[in-house]
Amino acid sequence: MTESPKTIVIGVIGPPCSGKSTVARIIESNGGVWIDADAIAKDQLTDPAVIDELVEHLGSGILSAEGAISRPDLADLVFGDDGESQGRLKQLESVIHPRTHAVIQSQIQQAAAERVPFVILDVPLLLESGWESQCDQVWCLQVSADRHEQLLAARGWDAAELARRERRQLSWSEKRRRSSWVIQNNGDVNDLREQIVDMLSQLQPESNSRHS
Ligand SMILES: CC(C)(COP(=O)(O)OP(=O)(O)OC[C@H]1O[C@@H](n2cnc3c(N)ncnc32)[C@H](O)[C@@H]1O)[C@@H](O)C(=O)NCCC(=O)NCCS
Ligand SMILES: Nc1ncnc2c1ncn2[C@@H]1O[C@H](COP(=O)(O)OP(=O)(O)OP(=O)(O)O)[C@@H](O)[C@H]1O
Repeated sequence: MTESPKTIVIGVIGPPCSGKSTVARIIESNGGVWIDADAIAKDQLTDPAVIDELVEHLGSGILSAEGAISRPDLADLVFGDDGESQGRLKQLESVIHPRTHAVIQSQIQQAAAERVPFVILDVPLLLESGWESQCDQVWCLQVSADRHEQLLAARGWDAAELARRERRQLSWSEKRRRSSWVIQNNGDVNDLREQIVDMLSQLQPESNSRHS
């Protein structure tokens, strides 16, 4: 019996709301395991120990009436353009990132042990947090300005909301420069799927035909 080929780890990057999760879902439906850092980080914010630690650093203003973390209030506190906001973001990251890192690492190990064909690392701060070294491929989403505006509007974000988060990330051009492939996402989801499935079949032909 021939052994399954080694798991290929694909990092997916790009600015907020450019299609990273959509790409991840497409790879998932082709036999990949999707590691969703935003969801893992979100989960951490419901842990009572994390809530206590954040309240200690950032004050009880981050809590809703029910005692849960208020994400919009926390976002306002950490994504401001002043030095204090930046310091608060560092504090938030110092609590969340080590925990998130451990979960991501264990999910990668589990997927590799199971020899799944692909792992998709959907980590918005992939380059900033040093995950690049664990990726066989890094793919960066590209969308036109008009298209991006439409996708953001559907999410209820304006240009200012995008800008305040992007300010705390590497620039889009740097993300593209450090990627092995730039995915054009200006068509519909079927166009996107065709590009991704074609790329997967080039990476691991036998695995892709097994799952399509
Ligand atoms: C501040 C929080 C509560 C705002 O929650 P909200 O629901 O508005 O956003 P969500 O978590 O869905 O993130 C949406 C996008 O914002 C951007 N973003 C989130 N955190 C950061 C950050 N630390 N630095 C830069 N951009 C960020 C990313 O592009 C992300 O995809 C939340 O983003 C958070 O807890 N951030 C810290 C954890 C973190 O760094 N997550 C990034 C992945 S590990
Ligand atoms: N080619 C496409 N056609 C139609 N809608 C799309 C396409 N690509 C993405 N979208 C939609 O745009 C929105 C943002 O996409 P997605 O959630 O995949 O982006 P993201 O980069 O993962 O965002 P974030 O990391 O900020 O959460 C979603 O509602 C998604 O359905």
